[in-house]
This record gives sequence, C-alpha cells and structure tokens, in this order.
Amino acid sequence: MAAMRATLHSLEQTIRQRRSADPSASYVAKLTARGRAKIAQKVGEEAVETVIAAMADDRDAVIGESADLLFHLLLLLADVDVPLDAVLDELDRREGVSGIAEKAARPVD
Ligand SMILES: N=c1c2ncn([C@@H]3O[C@H](COP(=O)(O)OP(=O)(O)OP(=O)(O)O)[C@@H](O)[C@H]3O)c2ncn1[C@@H]1O[C@H](COP(=O)(O)O)[C@@H](O)[C@H]1O
Repeated sequence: MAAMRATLHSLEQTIRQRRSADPSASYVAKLTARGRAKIAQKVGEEAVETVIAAMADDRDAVIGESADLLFHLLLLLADVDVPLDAVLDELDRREGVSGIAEKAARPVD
C-alpha cells in the first residue's frame, strides 16, 4: 500500500512538472494544451478500454489499460488542481464502512 502511494505520488509530481513542458516533447504537456475536455475524454476512453479488457478476461490488457486509466486520471486531477492526497484521504475516510450500509443510511429525498 505504501509502495502504491509512493508510485502514484511520484507520477503526480512528474505530471505537475511536465504540464508546462514543450508539447512536442511531452505527452502530458500536449494533452494539457488540448484542454480539460480532451483530458476528460481520454479518462473515459481508458475506462472503457479497461472494461473491455476485463470482459474479455485479458489479464495483461487489464493491467495495461488500468495503468493508462490511472495515469490519465492523475492528469485530470492535476488539471482541476485536486491533489491525489484529497482522493486518498476520502478513501481512508470510507475504510471499514460497508457500501451497503452507507447507501442504506443516505437520506431519502
Ligand atoms: N505513465 C505515462 C503514460 N501512460 C500512457 N502514456 C501515453 O498516453 C498515450 C495514450 O495512448 P493512446 O494511444 O490512447 O493515445 P493517442 O493515440 O496518443 O491519443 P489520441 O490522439 O488518439 O487521443 C500514449 O502516448 C502513451 O505513451 C503515458 N505518458 C506518460 N506517462 C508518464 O508521464 C511521464 C511524463 O511523460 P511526458 O510528458 O511524455 O514526458 C513519463 O515519464 C511517464 O512516467
């Protein structure tokens, strides 16, 4: 878990540094220059490709597409200036709370 955090934090830092790099030499800078809608579209595409890989039971593809998905999600988080720690803190807050119990406790509209 600590290793995963370190990997994601390191990638987050790299992405934040590369946003202002030369777009001809940096994919992060190139996609950032195309705007938030394009970054968001890529997150959607990578999510769909992950789902397709899972449904095909293609383990290697699931790993590759999941890496693409996490990378593009970090790019989107950087674009909206939400630190990865905010997301990880939210997951920590939810730890041990059953999804079934949480949904049942929601106020009825
Ligand atoms: N982890 C990644 C990473 N994962 C995927 N990708 C790139 O994401 C792109 C997605 O591939 P696609 O085929 O879906 O996209 P595409 O065909 O270029 O896009 P479209 O024009 O079709 O939308 C590819 O160019 C991949 O190389 C990544 N590019 C960079 N990183 C990390 O970001 C760092 C900085 O990268 P640069 O900004 O390029 O220096 C690197 O050192 C890596 O650590």
